[in-house]
Amino acid sequence: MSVFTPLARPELETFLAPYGLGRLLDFQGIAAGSENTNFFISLEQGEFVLTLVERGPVQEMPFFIELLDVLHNANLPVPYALRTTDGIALRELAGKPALLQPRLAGKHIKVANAQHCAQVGELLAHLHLATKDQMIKRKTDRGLDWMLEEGTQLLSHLGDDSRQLLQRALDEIIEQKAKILALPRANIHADLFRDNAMFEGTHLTGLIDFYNACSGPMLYDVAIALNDWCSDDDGLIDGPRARALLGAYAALRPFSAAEAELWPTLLRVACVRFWLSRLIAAESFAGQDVLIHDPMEFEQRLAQRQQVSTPLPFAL
Ligand SMILES: Nc1ncnc2c1ncn2[C@@H]1O[C@H](COP(=O)(O)OP(=O)(O)OP(=O)(O)O)[C@@H](O)[C@H]1O
Ligand SMILES: N[C@@H](CCO)C(=O)O
Repeated sequence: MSVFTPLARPELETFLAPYGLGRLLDFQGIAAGSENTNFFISLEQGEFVLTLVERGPVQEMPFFIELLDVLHNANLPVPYALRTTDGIALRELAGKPALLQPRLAGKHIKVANAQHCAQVGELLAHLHLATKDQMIKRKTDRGLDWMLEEGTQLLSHLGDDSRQLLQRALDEIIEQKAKILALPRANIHADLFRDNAMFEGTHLTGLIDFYNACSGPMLYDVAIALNDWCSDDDGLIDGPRARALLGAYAALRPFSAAEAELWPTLLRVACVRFWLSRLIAAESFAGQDVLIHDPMEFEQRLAQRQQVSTPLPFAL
């Protein structure tokens, strides 16, 4: 399980006291998740999630706190950093940046249908609309330059077919980089997979895990979400689910001509991003009790996205 930093009750009690939310009733490490340490925390005044941030620079934490405040104030269903009675949001526990957030209702779904996908498209559009005119700048640490650098290093670890597939994708990134960076931008979640959304029945109750959020092309966020929510077991795009997600998104934020043109490229770039991060995680956590997602899943999706038959809905 992915509790990188175990905690004992006394240190938790000391940490939680300044929030003024009552006594600690119970706490439990969360096995799901592959990047940060999370605990469910029961206090007298409610249910919370404590996150110890294990990855990325500490100086980036104010960005996440500010972004979640903006989204929460725009009435979007997201967690946000609770303040201590002295007004402090970002704290430290066991040497790691630590945040206490409300626990959102709902569960992750494993099998998505068109109704789920439409709600994801709608919420993603709301997230972009809430930030595009007042974007908070943050350069992702897993952007195009990262893909080119890490991808080039990993080429020699791959078999012939995989290496050719990756090389072709890296060449495309070099060719299209300027155009991709010129696409319309906002704050993007950048990791909107099924395990970062909560549902009660078919109702979307929240988005979590904004630790990959950044400023970037909105279309890239759509491509990341679609690759997870709308892929079948063979990695092919499922037409009805994809049209539901894209249609609901475009009803709120219509796509531009430049976005329609770059859509197949962005779907491939979004595959490269997660193929590489999963390959790196599989190598660095091999043999450890850490959740590792299968890199092959994104290699297969990248192979399937060489031809894209689900165009972006775009009215001339
Ligand atoms: N605010 C919240 N409300 C309810 N559950 C939460 C909340 N935050 C986290 N969780 C639970 O903790 C799990 C792990 O959280 P999260 O996805 O943030 O971890 P992570 O290590 O960053 O994961 P990932 O592998 O997606 O990067 C989630 O799948 C969810 O079940
Ligand atoms: N959602 C990512 C893990 C966290 O970034 C993946 O499935 O590889």
